[in-house]
Amino acid sequence: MSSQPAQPSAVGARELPANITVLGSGSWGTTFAKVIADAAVERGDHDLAVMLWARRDDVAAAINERHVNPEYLDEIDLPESIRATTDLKAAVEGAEVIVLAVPAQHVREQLHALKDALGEDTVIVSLVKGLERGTDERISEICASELDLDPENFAVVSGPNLAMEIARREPTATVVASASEQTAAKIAKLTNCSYFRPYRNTDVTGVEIGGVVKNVIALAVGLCDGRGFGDNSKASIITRGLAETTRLAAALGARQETMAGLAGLGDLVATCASPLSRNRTAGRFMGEGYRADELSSVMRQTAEGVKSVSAVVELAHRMRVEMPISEAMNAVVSGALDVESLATLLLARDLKSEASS
Ligand SMILES: NC(=O)c1ccc[n+]([C@@H]2O[C@H](COP(=O)([O-])OP(=O)(O)OC[C@H]3O[C@@H](n4cnc5c(N)ncnc54)[C@H](O)[C@@H]3O)[C@@H](O)[C@H]2O)c1
Ligand SMILES: O=P(O)(O)OC[C@H](O)CO
Repeated sequence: MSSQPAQPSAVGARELPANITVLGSGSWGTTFAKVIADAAVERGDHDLAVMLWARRDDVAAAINERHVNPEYLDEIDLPESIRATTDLKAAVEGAEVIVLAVPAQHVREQLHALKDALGEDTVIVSLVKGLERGTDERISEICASELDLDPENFAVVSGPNLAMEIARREPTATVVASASEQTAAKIAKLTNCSYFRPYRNTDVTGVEIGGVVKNVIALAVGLCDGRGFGDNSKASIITRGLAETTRLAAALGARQETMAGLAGLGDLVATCASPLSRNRTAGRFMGEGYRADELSSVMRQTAEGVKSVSAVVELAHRMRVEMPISEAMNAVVSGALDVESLATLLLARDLKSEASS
């Protein structure tokens, strides 16, 4: 037996990364930073630093000075180990893990701005549940095209994860998916704490598609609320919504069982059931008569389904997949269909066997 001390591993003496940056200090970005900070404390890691990039000076100042984010997470005390800055380059300098928590339509410009500061082995983690309009690309595809990122250095975290519930430490599970089992395991360990349980998966496409399309289906469920329809209508939309999500995911090469898991059915149920959901709320406002371009007057936060629905439908056309609920929602969002006509259109197609789709 050798008496030599164990050599540090290739990633250094630490098993897990110590420098994490979260881009976007909205509800989920701030909450996810808190999850990482709480997880570090629970495993006795007191050296881990979490940097939050904020767009606004007042948000960064509130996080640094008062350890709160009153704009997005009122009443929640943040760990003091979370620091914030509005300087993007400084935020990503030396980061081993960069977490994307900005709306999907702004991911590419963010990546473009940080490209030169990125380390060779930096892992990018997406929390984003949207498709880019114009290209119909998922965030993993944008990372590959914009950063030439090795897919093994990409992970997506998605599941029934309403930010406010997690910020209040209410228990939830999620999925961390990466083409690399090792990367998924690393991000799972980094985020695992007493109230947040990540499951690993290698089906990146399935996990991304589940998160994107559930937002569109939640708009439709919200419309039912706005029109005064009850639970039969909503359960029908949720169930048929899962069927069309699964068709699209399968056409893109994802695994069907991913859609039956936390990032598919789990997230769909949470979003469609919760009054906290911005997508369901956006749908309710539209059901009450607001146009999509009027939503910003009644809602401050991102409802990704409104922004992504046209890209979902374009992608479905390209893949020759039938998505009648998404089609109907796209027509409402674009103003081509009024909500009074929607009820019949949402579920109206040629009669067929349930098993055939
Ligand atoms: N809130 C949740 O419960 C939740 C849970 C899981 C996933 N998500 C997903 O996470 C992503 C972020 O959501 P969120 O809830 O944190 O959104 P949010 O609306 O609360 O915050 C968005 C953040 O992005 C920033 N931002 C807005 N426009 C920007 C731009 N042009 N450039 C750069 N930054 C910009 C805002 O300043 C803010 O910090 C979305 O894709 C959402 O679907 C949200
Ligand atoms: O508030 P929503 O509708 O953006 O949904 C938040 C999360 O995605 C739920 O998992």
